[in-house]
Amino acid sequence: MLLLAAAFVVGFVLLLYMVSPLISPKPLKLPGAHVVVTGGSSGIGKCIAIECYKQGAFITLIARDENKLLQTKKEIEKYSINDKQVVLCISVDVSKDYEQVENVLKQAQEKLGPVDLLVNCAGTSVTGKFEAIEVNSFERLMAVNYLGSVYPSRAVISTMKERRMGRIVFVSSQAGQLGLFGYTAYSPTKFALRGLAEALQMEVKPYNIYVTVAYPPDTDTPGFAEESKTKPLETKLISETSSVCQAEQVARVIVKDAIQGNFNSSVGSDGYMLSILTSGMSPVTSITEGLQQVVCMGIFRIIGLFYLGSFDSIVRRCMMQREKSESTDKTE
Ligand SMILES: NC(=O)C1=CN([C@@H]2O[C@H](COP(=O)(O)OP(=O)(O)OC[C@H]3O[C@@H](n4cnc5c(N)ncnc54)[C@H](OP(=O)(O)O)[C@@H]3O)[C@@H](O)[C@H]2O)C=CC1
Ligand SMILES: CCCCCCCCCCCCCCCC(=O)[C@@H](N)CO
Repeated sequence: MLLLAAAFVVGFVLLLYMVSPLISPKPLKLPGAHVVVTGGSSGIGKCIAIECYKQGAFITLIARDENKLLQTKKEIEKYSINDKQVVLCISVDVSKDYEQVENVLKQAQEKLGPVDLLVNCAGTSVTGKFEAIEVNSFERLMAVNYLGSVYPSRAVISTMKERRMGRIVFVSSQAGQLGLFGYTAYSPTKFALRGLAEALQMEVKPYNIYVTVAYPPDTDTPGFAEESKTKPLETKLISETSSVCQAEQVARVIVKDAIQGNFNSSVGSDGYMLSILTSGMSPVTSITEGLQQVVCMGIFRIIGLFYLGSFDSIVRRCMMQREKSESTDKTE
């Protein structure tokens, strides 16, 4: 009887694997492909551009600061694998004016051909207590992190649909999977990308276009160094739960997942747990992934509750410490 049940389970899993090519896309071929990276002049975006260039892609870098763009172009060109490869730089603010973004992408496509892979990596962060964050920071972060990903994607999607191919990556964050102390302005912009990605993926899958959402942990970049200058102690202590990653490592994982057309892209063991735990109604790209979610979700929720308990106690400890030092200040 037991043997029969085991045989049944094994047969079922085998059957699932047989149909799995139906849901797994064909890998994207990077040699000769046109890859556009917004935020490509620094940090994670720069490393993504280098990773794609090393694999033979043509690159368009998008960011505002022209000097930084040119410097990065030179740095990337060191990794060329053939003499046809090109790195194109475009200086534009991805969050200001849709027409402008559409125009520059049209120019890039005239020069390097239709976009095969768009990586939306331009982004920025502001941390602090809710009441201490300037109201216009909430607006600015939503504009850069969210609309700054909508505009380039909206500008390339029609051509991708016509060609019946393409890949779009949204760089969210672990802070786009759970809300944490200090991230009231930042987290919602990263959660928003997930909603956009899910809706868009359902629309464009019949056109053989695949969407990836990446959820990196804290990563050693110029942007991270800037953020750390004003980060509340609570945010620092909570974030230390997971260690700081190198941008090269994060970029390698994102490029691999984009090539494979995986909807979800995470780094490290807590990244893995968070992605399973928050998989909700997001699409799966392989049977294995679906099975892992079904089997692990409950146990990861239990582990997650312990994490949440420790985060709450960090916040309470910091508050008590602050009140104590304020009252000693007064008595002095
Ligand atoms: N580092 C980290 O710990 C993590 C980062 N992330 C996300 O990854 C992405 C990259 O982060 P990171 O590498 O640290 O960032 P950096 O600050 O190092 O680089 C940001 C890049 O985006 C560009 N950029 C910023 N604003 C705009 C804009 N309005 N229009 C066009 N380009 C813009 C910058 O160039 P310029 O200023 O010249 O325009 C630069 O090239 C961000 O979306 C971030 O939220 C997610 C998780 C962790
Ligand atoms: C089973 C559940 C496991 C839970 C583990 C939770 C770990 C939480 C750590 C969160 C770190 C926040 C990263 C934000 C990075 C970011 O986007 C900014 N640095 C951008 O500059």
